[in-house]
Amino acid sequence: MKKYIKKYYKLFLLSIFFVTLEALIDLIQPGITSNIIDKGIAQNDINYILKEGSKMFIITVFGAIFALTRNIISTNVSQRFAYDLRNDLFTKINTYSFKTIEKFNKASLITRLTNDVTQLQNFVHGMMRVFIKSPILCIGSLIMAIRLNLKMSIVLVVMIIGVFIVISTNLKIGYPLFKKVQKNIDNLNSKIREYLGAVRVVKTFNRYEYEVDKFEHTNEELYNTSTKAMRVMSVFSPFITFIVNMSIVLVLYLGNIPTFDIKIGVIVAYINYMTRILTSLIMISHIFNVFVRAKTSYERVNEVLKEDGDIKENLKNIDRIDSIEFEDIDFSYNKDNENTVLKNINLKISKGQTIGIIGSTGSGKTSIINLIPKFYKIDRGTLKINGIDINKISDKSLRKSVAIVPQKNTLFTGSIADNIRWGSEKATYHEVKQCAQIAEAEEFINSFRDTYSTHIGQGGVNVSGGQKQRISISRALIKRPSLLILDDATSALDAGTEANIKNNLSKYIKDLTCIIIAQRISSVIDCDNIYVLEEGEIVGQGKHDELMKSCKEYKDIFKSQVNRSLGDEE
Ligand SMILES: Nc1ncnc2c1ncn2[C@@H]1O[C@H](COP(=O)(O)OP(=O)(O)OP(=O)(O)O)[C@@H](O)[C@H]1O
Repeated sequence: MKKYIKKYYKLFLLSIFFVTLEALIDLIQPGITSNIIDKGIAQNDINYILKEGSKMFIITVFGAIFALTRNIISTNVSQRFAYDLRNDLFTKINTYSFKTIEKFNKASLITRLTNDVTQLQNFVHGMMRVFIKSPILCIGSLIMAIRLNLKMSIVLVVMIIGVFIVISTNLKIGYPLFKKVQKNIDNLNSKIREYLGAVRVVKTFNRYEYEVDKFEHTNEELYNTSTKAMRVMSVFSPFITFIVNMSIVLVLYLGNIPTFDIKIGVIVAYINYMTRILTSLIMISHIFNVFVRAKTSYERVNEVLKEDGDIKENLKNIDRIDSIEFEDIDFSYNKDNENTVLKNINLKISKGQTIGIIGSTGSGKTSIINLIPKFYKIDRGTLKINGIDINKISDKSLRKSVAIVPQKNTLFTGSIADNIRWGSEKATYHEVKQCAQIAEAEEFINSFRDTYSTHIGQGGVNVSGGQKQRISISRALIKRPSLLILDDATSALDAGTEANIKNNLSKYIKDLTCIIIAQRISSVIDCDNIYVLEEGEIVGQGKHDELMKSCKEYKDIFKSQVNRSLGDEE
């Protein structure tokens, strides 16, 4: 936050300067009223009334000018502050590892970037308006009232103590409640995100009502906590009004007692000051409400800003990935969790090789390849790229050299050409076409009326699973990576198309190293080396023929797939 203070403190102070002038003008007015009553009206001095009246008018005009100037500055500063903060948070989130994003939860990050920033923006705006004006007005009115009549000040002291107790209780009760409200907003966002992401599944399973119920439940929780918080907070304002009104009654009563010797104009001014104290105290209690929310938001935003990013300085850049070496690697997603996903992994891949990784579902295949672009940190062991410890290589250069076609591929809204070019903005139309040819995508793209300009709906809704996979492969190829990772990326393709793609690949990129993760043995059968994974451990490695002799698990997978295909034929 220091950064923003440094950037905006001059404008902030200027706004405070104008708001102080505004408050001073408010403070002068009851004094003038008192003089008009006691000196002008009481003595029937019309000149005095006109003179003081004009003074009051000029002061009011100046007050309006100060208020307008302050308003322009405060709106400008708070908007710019929120703009900067949102940008900084987004940039920071971009540096996060997957693990950190998972730790925060995506929905919570969205709430922090939107709702929490708005709370802080409201607070900053308020600071430059009422937050400073109210205390000045409150203390100033107090001083002016004491100056008018010292004896009656005892009423003010009692009033201030009472109000202070109410405000501090308000703060104590409100803070945990607003924290809960923010958490419930996170949950609601999370539910919406999940629903929208799985809308097809929900509709296929006819689980619409179940999802609506789930949403209603979360929505109700938010409703309940917000209402409770608002209700609790709203109890305090009438209390403050009550205390101040009782004090005004007391002033009127004391004004009637001869020993206090108070003129009517002074009583009017005194009550005027007390009303100002009342308004400013109500504003102060409102400030505390905003402060309580802003404090929660500040902590949540700060957590995001303080979290260590992934990008480290002074790391080595590499031009390409030639060799990969896993040495005794252990890995788990959650450090507190005993569940080690990868155990003692030793694996070696040389330049230009095609490596297969096969194993049952959940055996850790994706987890292995997630370590290569440094998506997650390794718990134990060393991962070397070109003989250099991966921790000493810059993320950017590493990720530039590798292209991954993930199991769950994502297409963006836009044309097919845009989607392929997403892998390399500067790619020419010819390159886009060439990559589509290699990925065996050109035929189906040409069958569309608009060919490469065909519009893809959000998430690739209007293309089939196999077409989506081939567009994703084209997108990866256009990067011209030195390492290509296909994570179950051809599962929706027939064996012939898959074989053609593999043939085309080696012609397109010289010395391309390729890792193929697959469930089907036919996808990895020709690989230079195949690793067999079982419950996070490598239980066999070698070429297909070697594994058929040496690895029971591989043989079992082979047999089950052969039996299945024979069964299919029958
Ligand atoms: N982001 C994550 N957070 C926590 N655990 C995870 C995460 N991703 C995977 N896991 C766990 O790690 C283990 C290995 O998962 P992984 O995705 O690597 O398996 P896989 O062999 O690729 O499976 P599949 O063939 O089904 O894709 C599983 O037990 C899974 O539950």
